[in-house]
Amino acid sequence: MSEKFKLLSNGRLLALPATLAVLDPATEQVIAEVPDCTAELLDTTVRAAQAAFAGWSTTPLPDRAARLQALARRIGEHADELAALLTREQGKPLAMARAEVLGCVHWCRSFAAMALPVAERTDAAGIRWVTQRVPLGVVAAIAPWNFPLSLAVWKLAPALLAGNTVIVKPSPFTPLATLRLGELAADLFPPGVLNVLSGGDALGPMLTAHPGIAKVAFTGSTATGRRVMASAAPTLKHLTLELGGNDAAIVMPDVDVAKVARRLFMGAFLNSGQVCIAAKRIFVHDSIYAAFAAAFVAAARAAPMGPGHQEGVLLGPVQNRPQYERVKDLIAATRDAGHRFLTGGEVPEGPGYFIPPTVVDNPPDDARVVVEEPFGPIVPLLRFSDVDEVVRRANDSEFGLGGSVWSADVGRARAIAGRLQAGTVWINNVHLLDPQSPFAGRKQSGIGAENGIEGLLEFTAIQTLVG
Ligand SMILES: NC(=O)c1ccc[n+]([C@@H]2O[C@H](COP(=O)([O-])OP(=O)(O)OC[C@H]3O[C@@H](n4cnc5c(N)ncnc54)[C@H](O)[C@@H]3O)[C@@H](O)[C@H]2O)c1
Ligand SMILES: O=S(=O)(O)c1ccc(CO)cc1
Repeated sequence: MSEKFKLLSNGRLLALPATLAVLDPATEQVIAEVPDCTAELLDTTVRAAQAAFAGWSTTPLPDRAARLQALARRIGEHADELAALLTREQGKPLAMARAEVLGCVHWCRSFAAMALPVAERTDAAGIRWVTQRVPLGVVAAIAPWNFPLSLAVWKLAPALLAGNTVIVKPSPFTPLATLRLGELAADLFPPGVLNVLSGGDALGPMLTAHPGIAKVAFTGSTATGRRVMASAAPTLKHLTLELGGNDAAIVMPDVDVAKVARRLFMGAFLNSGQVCIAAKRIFVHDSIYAAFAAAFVAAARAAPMGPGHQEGVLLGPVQNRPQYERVKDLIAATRDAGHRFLTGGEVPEGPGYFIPPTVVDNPPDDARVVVEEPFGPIVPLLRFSDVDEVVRRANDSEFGLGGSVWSADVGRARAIAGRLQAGTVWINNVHLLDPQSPFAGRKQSGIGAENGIEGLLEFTAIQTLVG
């Protein structure tokens, strides 16, 4: 019998007659049933969150911060349990699931230490002008399946601190750890302040179209982001969109080749490539291309793949069947186009959505594997010979999420980094994110920012008091 989970609505933990099955991507077996939220329950929950807004938005900020600190403690006390759930539903190795959970603790604590700015001045006529930040109302926090818990916490923590009430909607593929978070948080907030609703494909559109929602904080694909924006338009909802990416990594000729190849292997294949800021186009200088490719392929062949709970595993399965089919199709298209695999390219029979790390040897810039965001364990290595050329090619993408530059000459690397059309560019690093610094996509990678004071302010409106 699979385990049954409850959702959190208006302070109550509810099981519903209609449920959705959740699979373990390593086995394709059903591991749990979760409630399939109805339009009626969504409506009831939105109304409860609107009613709770009056009390929560006027609760002093230090008291709201204290509740967030309590949530951080509660998550930390249940870190092992939450990590085990994440591994079962998402597929990622247990150590990485644990890092995700501990990241949630850190994010809650960091937001709890932030304050909302107030600007005050008196003009020549003696009139006082005060500009303050006020909460918006009910926030819909919509998360994807790659980092289900952290990308929910990135939204709920700043939203709650700013005085909003929140409805979290996890992906139907990975609702378990988030529903458990709801259970753990149920007694920490007044009823209606924090709600967690699971449901099928209909729930997201119902939430973004609901007139009672003041803001949508969304992480997911660019295609869905466009639909979310359209659905928010009739009621002019505030919006943050964190969308897809196709990050370039630029490897200059003066690097320690073996070291950078190992780092970029994880940069590309962490979470089996299902990271929006994964290195997805690795540009390597012509003079070191052969040595880099050999070291990169050696790292790929040495990486243990298997179920996330198995000791020593570095690469888990792809998270769900549609994504597995998309990546397999991209591998087939890459082969059919005549591009060469340096390793991988063969997908074993299931059960489980396992795809060995696949490295493509210098395909042309218009190859699908270069242009599209694979969001799976396949990456192209691309030769370059000139800095202006590589900057142009790196920027030749509809996406603008992240990127990285690798060089022994940090000054030169920073100068190249500044020329990349991306929201975050790492120098001799990759994947480093911090709650104190904004994370924002450019071009088709998103609108607005998460994290940092900029991310916090996205959960507020500006109010100027005059006189
Ligand atoms: N920029 C970032 O911060 C970031 C982080 C992680 C993932 N991503 C992107 O997310 C994608 C993979 O995640 P995914 O497949 O879960 O994305 P997705 O867009 O399919 O789904 C994301 C969430 O939106 C919900 N949803 C789906 N259709 C909706 C609609 N019409 N209205 C409202 N909600 C809807 C889903 O149920 C899920 O909860 C990749 O493109 C990846 O790059 C971006
Ligand atoms: O790159 S993302 O997929 O947005 C992402 C989000 C969170 C974390 C940390 O848990 C890592 C990557």
